[in-house]
Amino acid sequence: MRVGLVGGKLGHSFSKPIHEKLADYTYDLIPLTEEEFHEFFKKKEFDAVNVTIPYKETVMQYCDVIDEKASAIHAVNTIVNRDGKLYATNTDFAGLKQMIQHNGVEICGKVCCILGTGGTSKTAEAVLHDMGAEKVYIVGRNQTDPIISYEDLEKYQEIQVFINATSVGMYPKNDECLINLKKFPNAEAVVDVIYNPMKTKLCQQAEEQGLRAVNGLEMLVAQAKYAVEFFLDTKIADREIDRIVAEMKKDMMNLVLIGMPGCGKSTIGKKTAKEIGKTFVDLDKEIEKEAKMTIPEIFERYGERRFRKIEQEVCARIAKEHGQVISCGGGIIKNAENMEKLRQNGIVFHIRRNVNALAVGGNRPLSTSREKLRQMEQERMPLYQKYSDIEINNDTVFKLAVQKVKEGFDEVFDH
Ligand SMILES: Nc1ncnc2c1ncn2[C@@H]1O[C@H](COP(=O)(O)OP(=O)(O)O)[C@@H](O)[C@H]1O
Ligand SMILES: O=C(O)C1=C[C@@H](OP(=O)(O)O)[C@@H](O)[C@H](O)C1
Ligand SMILES: [Mg+2]
Repeated sequence: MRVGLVGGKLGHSFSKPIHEKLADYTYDLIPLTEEEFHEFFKKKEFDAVNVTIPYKETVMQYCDVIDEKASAIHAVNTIVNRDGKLYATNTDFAGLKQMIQHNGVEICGKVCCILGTGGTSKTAEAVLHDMGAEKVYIVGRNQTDPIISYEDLEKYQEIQVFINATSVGMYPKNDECLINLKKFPNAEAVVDVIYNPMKTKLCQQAEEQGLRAVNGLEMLVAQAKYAVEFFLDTKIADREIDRIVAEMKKDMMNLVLIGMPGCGKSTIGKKTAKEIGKTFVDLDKEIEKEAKMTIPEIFERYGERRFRKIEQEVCARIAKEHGQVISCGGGIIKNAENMEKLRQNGIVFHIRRNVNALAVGGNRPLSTSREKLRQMEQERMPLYQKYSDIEINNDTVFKLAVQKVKEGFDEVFDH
């Protein structure tokens, strides 16, 4: 069976692992130029395909039968080839609706706002109306009635639910965000269709303010489940969506280790990565590679400020990637931005070891005496606590600490 995804740039698509967890076929990523795209649909040498940006509308001319769901939003994302005849539907609508409902975001009677005017925006508009929204505002860069502009948006204080249907905040520009939620006193929930990073800046903002925040991975998995049902003319239980979302998150999520210098982060990180099959990254080692000198040399020649700057750059680059165990340097928490970035794709573990057991001197320019370490612990402890999800004691043997890190990580996803 020849199945896959047709689109423009597909480099970072998660669809292959998702489909292969849902069904028995091999799912190919098929990036096509416009010319190749037309060739592909004239030849029809496939059994079933999904279609993504920028071809969801263009592909309609090749479809023989387009169902109501796809006609209503004028976009097709799922096609089956039966004896040379192409049958088309759209599963984005069902995927988004499923994600909103399953995460308890109230739409009925609410004033909603969609950021963006492209294909996903149209899908979101249809879903919100279907779910009984009181009012749906749409925001775009080019203001043409009824689209409102980003400049005017803050006048609409009554907005309760925001849906981001743009790609702003998506990998690799993880720190972009279109709105300041503080300006909307009635905001209750944010739904972001982006799934990479696992937590967008917009969702981080929402969480900080105690609002409900939902990122797009569940929509991606749900629309894939509905696509497989259409491809294979079968029914798959909804609980499969939860299972696959949890599996994907567990595969993609980073484990981030923070704590005092010498508390065991590098050793525990390396051992944990090996045991759970993730890539190990020691930020201090990355900094040394970047600077082409050792950490004591950086401090000696350029001082701590320069070190922190390189640390910040390296941290921003590594924090965007997935499936890693990242051991940080003890001072990573001195910069709030570092932690915000690491938290977009990571669960943060605070490794604790008695200050009297921490190494003094050696390759740690700031660990000059026991007294210095005690003072540093006093200053930093509130930050280690603020930025961590799970605390791990490392006062006995490494083996136990590694075990606790693994258990803590499992628990996040097994509930
Ligand atoms: N549980 C432990 N048992 C024995 N030695 C430990 C333990 N935890 C840390 N150490 C020692 O402390 C030092 C620092 O460990 P390291 O993994 O480099 O910490 P960090 O990366 O947090 O600075 C090493 O010499 C290591 O052997
Ligand atoms: O605590 C700190 O400020 C530092 C800790 C070190 O890493 P470890 O925590 O791995 O020793 C290293 O990044 C640098 O010497 C600064
Ligand atoms: Mg270390």
